[in-house]
Amino acid sequence: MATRIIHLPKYSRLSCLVKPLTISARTFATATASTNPPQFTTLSVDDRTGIATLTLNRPPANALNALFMGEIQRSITDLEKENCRGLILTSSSQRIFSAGLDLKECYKADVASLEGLWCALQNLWRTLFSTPLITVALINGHAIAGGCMLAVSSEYRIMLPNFKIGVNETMVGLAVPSWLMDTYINIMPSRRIAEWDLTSSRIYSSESALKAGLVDELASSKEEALQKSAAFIDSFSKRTLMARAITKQQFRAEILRNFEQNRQHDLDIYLSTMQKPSMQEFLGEYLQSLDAKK
Ligand SMILES: CC/C=C\C/C=C\CCCC/C=C/C(=O)SCCNC(=O)CCNC(=O)[C@H](O)C(C)(C)COP(=O)(O)OP(=O)(O)OC[C@H]1O[C@@H](n2cnc3c(N)ncnc32)[C@H](O)[C@@H]1OP(=O)(O)O
Repeated sequence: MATRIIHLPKYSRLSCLVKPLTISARTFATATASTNPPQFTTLSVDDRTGIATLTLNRPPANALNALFMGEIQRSITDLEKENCRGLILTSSSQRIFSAGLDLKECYKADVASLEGLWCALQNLWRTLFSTPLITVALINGHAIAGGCMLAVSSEYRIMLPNFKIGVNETMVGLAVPSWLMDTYINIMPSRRIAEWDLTSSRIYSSESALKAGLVDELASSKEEALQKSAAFIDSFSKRTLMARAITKQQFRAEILRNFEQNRQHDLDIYLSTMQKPSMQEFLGEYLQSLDAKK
């Protein structure tokens, strides 16, 4: 798929003006550092409004592998440099926004591949969570685990009806990483409900997610959701963009600092968990259960 970036001289470059957060000295490995053209995403920018739409397109489930996550991350950093104002993240599928990490790539994988996958997930989360762009997740399908992570890292969530959303890690005997926990708490109206959800692997329907405050609005069609997404981005005037971006950054700075301090530990936990024979056995059974639905 071709990427189309249109230059938007009307808007000031937020990335130049917002002071970058300190990044730890160590460069974390990623298998995604590539200049290849995008394979799994399409990016369009409306030069009239300054709004970009990044569409996830890795059938069948938009499962997140290292290459795909690298593409999403690079698109966001490119948009920051291209004088863009807001970003809508959505899916080309009519059923699945994202099913989270590509579990097929976690199964019987070597350590280097597991490390590449996890570092790509960390890098993508960090970029999306900290971007000065105004971010909206247009959730037009199921958003599970890493898929929900993309939604809660954005600033605003608009969901279509009759889908599922949530973080299901503890169900499979895994702890939710602290950065994902903090991101979830950051958007939920109550810390108590957030704790309850994440400890019990609660998966919401679109309708119950709206009631709980996990999503902000429902829309009956993708077209309506696009209109609502643009309205959210437009609700911030051009004049206030810089102050807005700095305020957003201040709100998120502590979570980002904690992440940087724990980044290696977080990776170590993932690697040791995924290499346990019991975890691999479970993953094999879990993947079979997905196939058995057919
Ligand atoms: C198990 C957890 C392992 C490690 C986590 C480690 C640490 C926690 C850190 C937290 C960070 C994030 C972690 C993750 O994201 S783990 C991923 C967890 N995701 C899931 O459990 C979702 C599983 N999928 C589903 O529940 C359903 O597929 C879904 C999304 C509700 C859609 O349902 P449906 O419309 O009926 O579609 P199918 O189930 O038929 O799926 C279509 C197609 O997609 C394949 N698929 C689905 N999910 C994944 C996946 N996560 N990875 C790879 N492939 C996936 C499925 O097998 C089908 O493929 P096919 O070729 O058979 O068509």
